[in-house]
Amino acid sequence: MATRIRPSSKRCAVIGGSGFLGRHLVEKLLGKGYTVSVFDIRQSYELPGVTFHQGDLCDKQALLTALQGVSLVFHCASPAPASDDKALFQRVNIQGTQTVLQECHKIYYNKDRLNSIKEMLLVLTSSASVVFEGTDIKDGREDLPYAKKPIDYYTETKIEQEKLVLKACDKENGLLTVAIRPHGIFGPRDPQLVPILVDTARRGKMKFIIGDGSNLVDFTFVDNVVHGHILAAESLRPESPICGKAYHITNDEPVRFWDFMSDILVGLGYAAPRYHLPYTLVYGLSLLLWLLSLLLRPLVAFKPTFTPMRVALAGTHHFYSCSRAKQDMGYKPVVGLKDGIRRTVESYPHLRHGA
Ligand SMILES: NC(=O)c1ccc[n+]([C@@H]2O[C@H](COP(=O)([O-])OP(=O)(O)OC[C@H]3O[C@@H](n4cnc5c(N)ncnc54)[C@H](O)[C@@H]3O)[C@@H](O)[C@H]2O)c1
Ligand SMILES: CC(C)CCC[C@@H](C)[C@H]1CC[C@H]2C3=C(CC[C@]12C)[C@@]1(C)CC[C@H](O)[C@@](C)(C(=O)O)[C@@H]1CC3
Repeated sequence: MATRIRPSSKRCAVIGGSGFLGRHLVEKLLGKGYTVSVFDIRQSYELPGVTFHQGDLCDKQALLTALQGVSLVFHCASPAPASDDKALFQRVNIQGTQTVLQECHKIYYNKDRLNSIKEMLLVLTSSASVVFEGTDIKDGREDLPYAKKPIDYYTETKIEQEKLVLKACDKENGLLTVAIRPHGIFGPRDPQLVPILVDTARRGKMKFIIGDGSNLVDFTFVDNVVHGHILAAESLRPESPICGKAYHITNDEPVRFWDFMSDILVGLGYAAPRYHLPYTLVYGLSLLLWLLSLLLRPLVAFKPTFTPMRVALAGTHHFYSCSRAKQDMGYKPVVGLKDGIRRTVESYPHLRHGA
């Protein structure tokens, strides 16, 4: 049987702590004097002050062991959005999140209440994409309705996940929850945005701008997302207005999608895209390719670069207001966009042109 550990307000768990955001969060928490229990299906690093628990979110016993002695849980595990595996998204994002909620309750209601926990706090990493349907969003607030036609399985299950977590917030029964909705996270060690962009450029496919290039988008430096999560955790009290609510966390500096891409590409020594293609044409083609990849899946496996989701993200406005986070938890970005881009570019010497 697992040994019981007395809870401390400076002890917390990060589910998905081996990932891009998770690891940045863990490092910041350590710097703030927390000890951290990481729960993840893989272990990607070692750090003093961190205990690793390798396991699947849906494994109740493994999760319960990792959460022992903890009264603050960050849940930022998810399959990669690029995977098109509906069953995997449902299992991890929905079933896995139900397991997290059940285990949080279990710890709170521990029979002998040895833990004497006042409240269990759960901070979920959701996504601003829960309201995105592929059409323009300008200065979107948290009261926008969830997407009725989510653009992919990732978004569909992130919506269900967020609903589950916010609904579970129950002050009487000691479970306090909040959801952070970041958008377009970038920074050192990001496995998606910069690597996919560079790969596309190396294959000669980053010559074109989809649409007229004027669409404004939020890209959020990872330190700001971490800051938003920690502020939320430290503001989460029964009397706080943030209980059971969702919060956009962005850089608060919407930028032209294609200017941001060009800054990263040029910073790494690649040419910026120059030629324009009509948005509807590229979106239509991406839909056709996606359908084709589904039909041919039993025979050949191919993954189109320009998926309908990526094309929609590249050709529409999608930026969000974070005034609710400013008002309720005093949020303010800690790293500006220009500085974030510079730090990101410097962190990828191996992806430079010619490297
Ligand atoms: N990257 C972005 O731009 C972005 C934007 C908005 C929201 N988010 C959200 O932020 C969170 C973190 O994303 P990230 O970019 O760091 O992704 P990531 O892939 O780097 O990290 C996710 C982690 O979850 C772990 N994981 C996956 N399935 C698991 C399972 N069954 N059990 C235990 N662990 C599991 C993975 O091993 C990985 O370490 C996710 O919830 C994602 O939806 C990301
Ligand atoms: C057209 C080109 C091939 C574009 C290449 C860059 C592309 C890989 C990124 C640009 C916007 C990024 C993004 C996500 C993944 C990587 C991009 C498509 C995102 C889908 C990852 C999951 C998040 O939750 C997200 C939906 C969000 O809300 O932040 C991301 C949106 C932006």
